Amino acid sequence: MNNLIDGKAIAEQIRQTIAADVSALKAQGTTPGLAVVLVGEDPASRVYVSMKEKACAQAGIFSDEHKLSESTSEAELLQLIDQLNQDSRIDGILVQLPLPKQIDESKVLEAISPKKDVDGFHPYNVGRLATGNPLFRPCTPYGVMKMLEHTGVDLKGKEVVVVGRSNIVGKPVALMCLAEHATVTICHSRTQDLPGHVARGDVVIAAVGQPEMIKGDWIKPGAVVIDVGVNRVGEKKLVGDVEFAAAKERAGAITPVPGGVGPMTITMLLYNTVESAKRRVAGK
Ligand SMILES: Nc1nc2c(c(=O)[nH]1)N[C@@H](CN(C=O)c1ccc(C(=O)N[C@@H](CCC(=O)O)C(=O)O)cc1)CN2
Repeated sequence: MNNLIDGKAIAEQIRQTIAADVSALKAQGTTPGLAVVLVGEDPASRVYVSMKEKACAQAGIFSDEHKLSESTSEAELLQLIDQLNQDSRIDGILVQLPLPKQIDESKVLEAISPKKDVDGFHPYNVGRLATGNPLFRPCTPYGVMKMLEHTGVDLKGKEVVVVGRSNIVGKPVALMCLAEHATVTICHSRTQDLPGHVARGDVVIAAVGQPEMIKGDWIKPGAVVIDVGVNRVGEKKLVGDVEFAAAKERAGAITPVPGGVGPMTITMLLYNTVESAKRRVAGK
């Protein structure tokens, strides 16, 4: 049964539109610019940042890379952000998370101009999303919504069960599903009867960061399963938060890991950067 949702293919389709938008902006004399800031040596973060740089190059977006040492102080990072906020070549600023422990993440995210906050993590953008008037939507949840749209899933009146309540994925994806008129349940580590909640989901969105924690036999037959987890098991293997092989037998449609939500995250970052550049051109 081919019930796989191919994130790579959907991402590629959207990236072609983005590249066309970039060409049109360049023809008007504007090159979209993204500043990518990495602090420290976290191996996964280094991989994600180099993927972002490569994706920018392929789309024709100017990427301004800042790789800072593990011992960078909060004041130094805030000073760089201030400089990037004022740099007219830069439409988007991305600070790769997590940050080293001497740096207060909230202070850093709040220092980014909301107009350049292509990650959508600034409280201003969180508030705009919560009040139904988004400026920038966080990339992973936005990617999840685009995948559902491309798969033809209409969320109106559906039971959506989100497992995970992070600021990066769980909470924003729940708000986005609510905006599409779904009935949304957010589950977390203290939820009682998690299997019972998951079993009610017409759509299950897993974002807990625990390898294969959501068992295949919890899934309602025919449900759509979106697995946001990217968990490294052993040296090379990547698995999601859902027990994939068993869940695939019951799901109507399911995302793989890798090749599911992951490629959409970077695609939506490019998308947000280009939207920001369009606003710059329009003087907004
Ligand atoms: N400032 C941010 N930091 C982090 C974010 C974010 O959106 N903004 N999200 C994650 C990591 N992340 C992007 O930064 C990210 C995670 C996964 C992928 C991806 O394409 N995964 C592939 C597998 C890649 C691999 O081999 O490791 C897949 O799932 O197919 C892209 C981006 C935390 N930090």
